[in-house]
Amino acid sequence: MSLYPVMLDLRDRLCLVVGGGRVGCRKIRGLLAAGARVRLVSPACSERLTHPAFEWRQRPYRRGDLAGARLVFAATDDPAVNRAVADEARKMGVPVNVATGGHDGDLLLPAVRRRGAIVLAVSTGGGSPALSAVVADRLFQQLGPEWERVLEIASRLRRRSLTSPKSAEYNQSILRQLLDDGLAGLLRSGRREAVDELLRRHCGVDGLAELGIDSLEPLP
Ligand SMILES: C[C@@]1(CC(=O)O)c2cc3[nH]c(cc4nc(cc5[nH]c(cc(n2)[C@H]1CCC(=O)O)[C@@](C)(CC(=O)O)[C@@H]5CCC(=O)O)C(CC(=O)O)=C4CCC(=O)O)c(CCC(=O)O)c3CC(=O)O
Ligand SMILES: NC(=O)C1=CN([C@@H]2O[C@H](COP(=O)(O)OP(=O)(O)OC[C@H]3O[C@@H](n4cnc5c(N)ncnc54)[C@H](O)[C@@H]3O)[C@@H](O)[C@H]2O)C=CC1
Repeated sequence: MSLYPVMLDLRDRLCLVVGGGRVGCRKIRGLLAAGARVRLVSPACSERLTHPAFEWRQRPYRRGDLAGARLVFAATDDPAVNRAVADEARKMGVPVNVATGGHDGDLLLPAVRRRGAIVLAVSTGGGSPALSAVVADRLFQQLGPEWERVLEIASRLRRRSLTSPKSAEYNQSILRQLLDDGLAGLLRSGRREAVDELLRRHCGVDGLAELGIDSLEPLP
């Protein structure tokens, strides 16, 4: 299956989760981490979730529950209920994820790992969710805490309009040079002077201070 990946901005958007078992609760945690408002409809909830943006209607799903929702998750253990939720979503034109798989839903969730604003998302298109998680864990190991600093430098270089907005490729090639010359490793070991030297060599910037980065705090 060839899926189309996107990154959704769900801040303050109402998302409905039907079914509050292990799977529904995982979906809820992911949604809250993305700043969404979450409504759970479920007789039971297997985690103690307390969050100002979370609300629980403690009862079974009934038609009409989707009113106002921008995104819906059918996560009960009853495929017929999940299908009914998907059915209502389709009629309302709201995208729906169906945890019991099959072709009832519009979207599948990837395995997600976050390093600051860097989001790693891995999907096997429903083939093996467990493999998605394993691949995500392996890739995440390559993405140590120093990559938050790499991103900070990259975004500051970009904001300085080092190159004209049209030369995205030029920006990329500068980043590749910095990384090929070991930027991430130097940041990991806190070697500020060597980083400054790289920035001078590749970017014509007089070090981190010129980018407004005054100190390199020790990494966790
Ligand atoms: C289609 C999809 C629909 C959807 O979006 O929910 C779906 C469906 C199903 N999952 C099942 C089983 C498991 N799912 C997981 C874990 C995850 N499942 C996720 C996504 C997806 N799961 C979508 C496809 C994504 C893809 O293929 O890439 C992850 C990536 C994201 C998330 O859910 O947040 C999350 C990783 C969490 C992480 O990041 O670590 C584990 C492992 C575990 O729980 O530890 C198991 C047990 C092991 C196994 O079966 O592999 C079953 C069988 C149920 C049964 O047999 O009863 C179905 C139903 C079916 O396939 O028919
Ligand atoms: N997509 C995924 O990542 C995974 C999907 N699954 C599938 O997802 C299903 C759910 O898995 P779990 O959360 O582990 O099951 P679970 O049994 O822990 O939770 C099911 C939840 O649905 C609620 N529920 C039942 N009937 C309902 C109704 N009519 N209206 C509203 N809520 C209702 C229950 O109260 C319970 O909270 C499984 O049956 C399995 O097929 C399983 C593992 C991973």
